[in-house]
Amino acid sequence: MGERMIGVIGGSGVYDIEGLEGAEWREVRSPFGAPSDRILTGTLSGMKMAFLPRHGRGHVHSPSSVPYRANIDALKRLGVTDVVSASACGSFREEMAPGDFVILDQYIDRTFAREKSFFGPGCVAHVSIAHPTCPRLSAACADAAEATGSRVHRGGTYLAMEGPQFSTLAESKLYREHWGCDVIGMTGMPEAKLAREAELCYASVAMITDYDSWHPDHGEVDVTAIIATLMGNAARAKDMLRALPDHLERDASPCPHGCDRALEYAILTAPEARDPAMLEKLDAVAGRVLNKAD
Ligand SMILES: CSC[C@H]1O[C@H](OP(=O)(O)O)[C@H](O)[C@@H]1O
Ligand SMILES: Nc1ncnc2[nH]cnc12
Repeated sequence: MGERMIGVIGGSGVYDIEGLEGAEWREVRSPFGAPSDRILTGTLSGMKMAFLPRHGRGHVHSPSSVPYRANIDALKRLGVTDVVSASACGSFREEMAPGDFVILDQYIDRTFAREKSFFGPGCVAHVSIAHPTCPRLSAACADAAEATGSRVHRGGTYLAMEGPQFSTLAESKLYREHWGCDVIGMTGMPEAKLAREAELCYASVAMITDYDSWHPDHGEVDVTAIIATLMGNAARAKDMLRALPDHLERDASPCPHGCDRALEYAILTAPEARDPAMLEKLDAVAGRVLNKAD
């Protein structure tokens, strides 16, 4: 059994984590392109961590230009077993207020201008994402966030929009009243899909900054107000990360939900029909299954 290593993808407002022992910003190369930034590795509260700011330090990537595949591939290459994603989001529910954390368990993916799979011509695979997040890792995040003073909602549906503009009022009402969504953001997909393809446990901590545009008492989404809330959320996200190792086993035992075996029966392309160049790119993401004797 290997050692657990937590990969943290920090969203808007979360560009580093303090207190890592042996901290080092490392350049990790990926066949899927350059990741958003270097990756900060070290040990936090006794557990190995690898932190990657999703938009890069200085916030250089828009939600559409984030290199989602390179980011997940690079974390996998470093030996990450579990990915915790932190994201700012708007709320569709009165009771899910700015400052609250929602531990997501469902998504509706409305993004359209992003690469969504590691697989394709020459190596076709279909993984299940009926349950896109890992219940074990999600529960640990919820417990750690509560233990460090955040108000937590366990479960919620995230509408992933392309952005970068916020929603129209009609869209906001559609997602809230008819599609049953709880929160909205611009980066949760395809990140969650790619983590599943890479056989990584994935949990998403959606940190509410605003009520999107549906709320009659709050009006339009205002980025200045968002940033003010974001700062407090980011500080509590870092508190949660410091507490997280207390809620997880050090050893990376097999995931009871099968996240670490998602590719077991997913690859459809016959071994003799697989494209060698494609297989080379998939060495980290799918090496476990591709290197098995057939
Ligand atoms: C700062 S408001 C819009 C921006 O914030 C969120 O980013 P992230 O999910 O990386 O925290 C949202 O998805 C938008 O990209
Ligand atoms: N209302 C909102 N819509 C989309 N992304 C967001 N990120 C933070 N607030 C958001």
